[in-house]
Amino acid sequence: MENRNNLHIKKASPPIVERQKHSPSVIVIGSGFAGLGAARALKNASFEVIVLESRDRIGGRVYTDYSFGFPVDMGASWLHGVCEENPLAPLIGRLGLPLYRTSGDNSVLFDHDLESYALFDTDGHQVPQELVERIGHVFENILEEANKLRQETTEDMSIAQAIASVMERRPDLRQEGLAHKVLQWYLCRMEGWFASDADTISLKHWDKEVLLPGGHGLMVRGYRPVLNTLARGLDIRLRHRVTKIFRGKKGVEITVENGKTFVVDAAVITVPLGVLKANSIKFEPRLPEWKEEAIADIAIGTENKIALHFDKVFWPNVEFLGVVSSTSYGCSYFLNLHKATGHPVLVYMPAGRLAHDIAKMSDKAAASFAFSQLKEILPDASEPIQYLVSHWGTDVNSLGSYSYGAVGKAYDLHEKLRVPVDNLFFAGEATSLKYTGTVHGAFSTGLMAAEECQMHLLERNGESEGFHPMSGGETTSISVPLLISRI
Ligand SMILES: Cc1cc2nc3c(=O)[nH]c(=O)nc-3n(C[C@H](O)[C@H](O)[C@H](O)COP(=O)(O)OP(=O)(O)OC[C@H]3O[C@@H](n4cnc5c(N)ncnc54)[C@H](O)[C@@H]3O)c2cc1C
Repeated sequence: MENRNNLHIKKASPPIVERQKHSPSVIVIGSGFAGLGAARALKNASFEVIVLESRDRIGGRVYTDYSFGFPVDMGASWLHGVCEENPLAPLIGRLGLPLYRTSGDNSVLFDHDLESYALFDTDGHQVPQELVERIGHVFENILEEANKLRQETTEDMSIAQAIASVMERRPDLRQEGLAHKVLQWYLCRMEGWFASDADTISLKHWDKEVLLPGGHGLMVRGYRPVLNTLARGLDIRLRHRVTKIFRGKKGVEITVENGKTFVVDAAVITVPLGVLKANSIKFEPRLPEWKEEAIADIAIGTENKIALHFDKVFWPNVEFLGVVSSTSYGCSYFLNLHKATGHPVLVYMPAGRLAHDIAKMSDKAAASFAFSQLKEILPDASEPIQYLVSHWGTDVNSLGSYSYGAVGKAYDLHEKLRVPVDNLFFAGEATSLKYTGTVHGAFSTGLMAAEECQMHLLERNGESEGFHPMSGGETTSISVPLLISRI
């Protein structure tokens, strides 16, 4: 409607549902695994659900690209914890999706088995496998020593500081020459897990994440089929960027970029931590101080992927190719997708400062940089025929890859981020205390938020006897064994 001064007066749209006793209405913001998990569960419980998604696609930090003519995951690609306890296992099993297990070890450090690495010095010489394995064990020893240090001190410190102190105490663990470079490579891999540099990762919290058994498995056909199944039948509005969330007497009023407003009983907010940190969504009234603190104090790191597609395979038949260097910043690694999928693709994965520096480049320059790293170790490498570059750190829809514990900050911040505020429920990887930074973590927080939301609304309407715990709704009701290749 337009008034005489030519001002656009936006009228709130009517409530998305007529308020009936048995059909409370909920908006889920974000269509990543947390959002889809929550929306599915609420729909199964007969709630009226709309998902508002800012991008023109679903999935968030899970994105399977098909432009090479086959699936390549440019966000998450592993299922961490290849086991029945994984909340995604029933769905993946039911869809018959194959998993390629890269490691049977559950540790965060070794999502690939040591024998599946081929590391090279920058002069193109392959590091002897015996040295790779020996230094792998030295690195584990260093972390055990760092653990002792943590038990002795109340003050937190960074992993980098802890390693420096361990080296002071235990000079026998120090390495020289090539061995030192291999050690830096392990540190680089650890930094990749947290998507941040060792001088920012908290010693107190780095291993607080719960690791499900069964090791780490690559989704051979990509994560997309799982997303499609979760999204089936849901009312998902793409290109709906939420800008304002108002809590008032009528319920929750949610405004999107084009000015349209939705009025509902409750909202499940699953936007990434980076988006919350950027204050691009205005909350009225403001979120409580403890919630704002959690948003400010949980850290978010950046990891990107540069996928290089070649016309033929010219690299060794291993799962991981690595470049060792005298600093972890100078090290790098490539995931060999050929081993798992049969397609001639190497995926370069920079994290932390290196990822930030590469993000300043054009896609072409970033792909050339990745290729130059490969050329250092394999001088006869042929030029890629296609490439893909992700931008998780700079994309306004993510502003980071996944969260981690910053030095000196409390670990329960993740829980504080999750705790509801009145009729606002929070989900997403950063709200997961147990499985931070993972797909299954995001998914399970979505289910949890849906359950709490359902309970809250039914209690409010005096119908709580109608509450049935969802425990994953239809997604977890059928158990089919996972299809696992290797190990
Ligand atoms: C490069 C990379 C590799 C990874 N590898 C793995 C892996 O191998 N295994 C693993 O388990 N995990 C991995 N992760 C982490 C995993 O991808 C995430 O933890 C998980 O996907 C997060 O899901 P989510 O639902 O919490 O958030 P998201 O998937 O980010 O979903 C949030 C949604 O909100 C939308 N949104 C943002 N702002 C707004 C707004 N204002 N209005 C409406 N919608 C909005 C976004 O577009 C997005 O769709 C990786 C992540 C990255 C980036």
